[in-house]
Amino acid sequence: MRLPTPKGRQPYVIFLPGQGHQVVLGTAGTGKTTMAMLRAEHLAAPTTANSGRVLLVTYNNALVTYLRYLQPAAAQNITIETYGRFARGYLNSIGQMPSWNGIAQPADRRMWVEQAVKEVAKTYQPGSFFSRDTGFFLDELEWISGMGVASLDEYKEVPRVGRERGLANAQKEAVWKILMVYRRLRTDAGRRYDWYDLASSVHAAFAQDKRPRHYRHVVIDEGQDLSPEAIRSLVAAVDPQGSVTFFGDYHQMIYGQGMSWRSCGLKIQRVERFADNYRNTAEIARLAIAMSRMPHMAGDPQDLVEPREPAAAGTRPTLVECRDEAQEMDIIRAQATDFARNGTVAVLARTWADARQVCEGLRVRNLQPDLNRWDATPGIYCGAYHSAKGLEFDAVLMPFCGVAHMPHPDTVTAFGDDEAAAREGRLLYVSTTRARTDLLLTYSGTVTPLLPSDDALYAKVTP
Ligand SMILES: Nc1ncnc2c1ncn2[C@@H]1O[C@H](COP(=O)(O)OP(=O)(O)OP(=O)(O)O)[C@@H](O)[C@H]1O
Repeated sequence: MRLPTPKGRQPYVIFLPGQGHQVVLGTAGTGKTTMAMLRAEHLAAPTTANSGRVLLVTYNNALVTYLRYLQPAAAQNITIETYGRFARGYLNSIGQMPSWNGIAQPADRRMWVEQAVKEVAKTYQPGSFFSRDTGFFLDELEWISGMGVASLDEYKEVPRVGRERGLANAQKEAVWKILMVYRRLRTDAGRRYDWYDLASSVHAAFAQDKRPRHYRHVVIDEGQDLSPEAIRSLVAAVDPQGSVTFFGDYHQMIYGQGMSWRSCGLKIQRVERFADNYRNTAEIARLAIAMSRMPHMAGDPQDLVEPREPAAAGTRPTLVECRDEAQEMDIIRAQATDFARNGTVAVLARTWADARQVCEGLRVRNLQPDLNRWDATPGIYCGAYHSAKGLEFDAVLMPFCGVAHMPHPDTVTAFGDDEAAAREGRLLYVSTTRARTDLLLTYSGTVTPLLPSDDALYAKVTP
């Protein structure tokens, strides 16, 4: 049995009526993925009232692979896939996806946005706005698409959650022009969509699509990373007599910044909240709780659940101060080899390049999008923080927790100190909470300010 027996209010959520929409918020390790899988199984079971075909959808491929591994053998009528795959498949089924090449890939998108910024800048007096990092413009365009903002007037009106300083109207006008030029460049190159505006097309297409729906129910895991427009499109995708169940944790939002399920117009009866952590030992959870209370992690209290400390005791997270990065890598490699004798261990770094460098010479399973089988036997997984979302391992090893790597300099350049701390703090939170029993962090130089400074949280080691 890969899924535990539900406890407390978990059965209540799993067996909620299969009609109407539900929102379930829970902090890390509270069983959202477990409940999502069991709810999908329940809604698909022929013995359930109003049962029918279920789409269990999430953001990234590695989690899809993990969900498939968790799926009970007897469960039928459940499709598990990423939102991107669902969206592409639907548009293809109605003849609106010319080919895989119809979607602009990130490198092309960046290139066209850079070009668009330059083109629009020429029509203005020289100013610092247009010299902002491309990451800022990419992010703003992603937000516009994710919110389903369809006009400049609407863009000026819609409030933005979480941005420290909003943009002035004149700046929004400039961004809107950049968006228009970007779309023109993209269309000229034969790309009808990018991964962010796919959802609006899906939403619009379903509004016109009068055929019976393929899915009666949708269950969303890691919903905080889906844009409001993606969620709206999923609501439009289900049978009107069916249901959408949204599971999410806004402390773990690492994609689609500044958006909330509340902006997508879901009509729900109540929000269920879960705070009991079943994954981490008390010591790891204590660190996670301290992280969640740091000022840069503050957010809308309506979206956040305060975590509660679990009872299972273990050892404190180890924080190793190293001489240099070479020593960090030596320690991580030795520890990974050691932990992998008896359990699963993940080496997680801020970037893929860092993760690969540290794992050089180790036999690893990469948390890549093409990971097609979940292996729960002892061994080493390797990935970037992002790729570990929703997963769990007996031990997590995190190199490069020094200030030179966290927050990542590119994020600081694109968004400034405060917003970079918020974004990178959530990434660090996602990564640390993947550890069931052992967590080891290394740094050289100065430790990142995104980790709590309370010494009592760590076993500190200087090799
Ligand atoms: N009722 C339960 N009894 C025992 N263990 C449980 C229970 N519910 C969940 N768990 C275990 O807790 C761990 C975390 O569960 P799960 O991955 O579903 O949490 P989550 O809320 O999705 O976490 P995250 O948001 O951090 O990814 C898993 O190992 C799961 O098997």
